[in-house]
Amino acid sequence: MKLKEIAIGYIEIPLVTPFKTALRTVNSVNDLIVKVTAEDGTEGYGEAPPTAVITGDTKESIEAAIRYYIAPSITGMGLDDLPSIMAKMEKCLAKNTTAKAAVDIALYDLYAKLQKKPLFRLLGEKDPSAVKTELETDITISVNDTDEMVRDSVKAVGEGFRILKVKVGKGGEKDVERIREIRKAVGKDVVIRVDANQGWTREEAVSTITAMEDAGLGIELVEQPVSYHDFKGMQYVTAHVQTPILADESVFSYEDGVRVMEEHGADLVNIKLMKTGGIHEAVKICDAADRFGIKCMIGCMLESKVSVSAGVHLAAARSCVTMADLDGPSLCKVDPYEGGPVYQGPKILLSEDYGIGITKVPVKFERI
Ligand SMILES: C[C@H](N)C(=O)N[C@H](CCC(=O)O)C(=O)O
Ligand SMILES: [Mg+2]
Repeated sequence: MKLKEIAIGYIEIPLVTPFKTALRTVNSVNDLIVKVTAEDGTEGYGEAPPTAVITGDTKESIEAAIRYYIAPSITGMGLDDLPSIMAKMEKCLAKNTTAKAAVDIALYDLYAKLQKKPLFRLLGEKDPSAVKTELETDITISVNDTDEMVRDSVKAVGEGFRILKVKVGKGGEKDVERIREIRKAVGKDVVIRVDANQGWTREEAVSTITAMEDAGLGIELVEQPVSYHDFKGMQYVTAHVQTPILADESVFSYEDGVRVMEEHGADLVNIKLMKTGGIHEAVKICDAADRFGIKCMIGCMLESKVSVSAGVHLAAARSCVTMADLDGPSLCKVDPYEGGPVYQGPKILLSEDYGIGITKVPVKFERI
């Protein structure tokens, strides 16, 4: 069975509240959607969020990468040999991980549908006993004034969330105050993970995290304390604090992941499909994590349910994935799609529907 055609379209979904990190503020999801179609008419879907400040990928660059490089390279290839398609896509242009991820996800969705299997069963075939059918996601608390962050945290806990991913990286001392007040308001049983999105220097990171430790704030982990290219800084922070450090922006590829694991650039790794260029490379990082005995998070950018569903399937399939930051759909005001994993507050329930499970995507597609 051959890949007959690739089509693209756009979706815009407003957010419940503005999403604010040390790197950016966004009010809506504005993503490109990819549809791939097999010769027999079976379709697969993928999604590409333009997260220029992290991946370097813009709406324009994603569309150009798919239209002028990826689609002409892979259309017409045999769908029974996914690794060959992925190798061709990898070779047709460097970087552009978001465009590659959207096409990779759509192809895995299509492939699993043709195999008549849910994607998580397919990805979990090496160790079916480790496969999960339910996950728990955290929810992001945007970085704002302390009072607003406390209100957002209390609201999230009231909605049933038990794990908060609190955005910081906007002034070390202020960040300690933010976490202190949130901890006071939500009590000791709520898990608090902190994401600095590269907002600290290495010295600031160590003094800020140490102050949180000394104040007994019970932080589960700190994500990406320093700049993505400051590998020595990541090693320094990891070596000088007790709290586990999670590498996010420092790990895009398999090679990045192995370097962090081998050279102790962090204790944990956040795998995101938009950084790896899709599932095929993410699986390799999971294999490395199994070898090194490192635990991973599957995270997402600010994305909606198409691509986040692919992250859910991967998280469900692999035992090294013990943490899910897959809250994109929870941050959106509406769910415009039909099908896919079911979100019930923090719970994500997988079904036996084929592929990633998305059945309806309300987008006007243009065949390219
Ligand atoms: C949405 C998710 N919870 C998240 O916080 N992801 C960010 C990057 C998101 C973005 O800027 O689109 C992260 O983990 O750094
Ligand atoms: Mg992060």
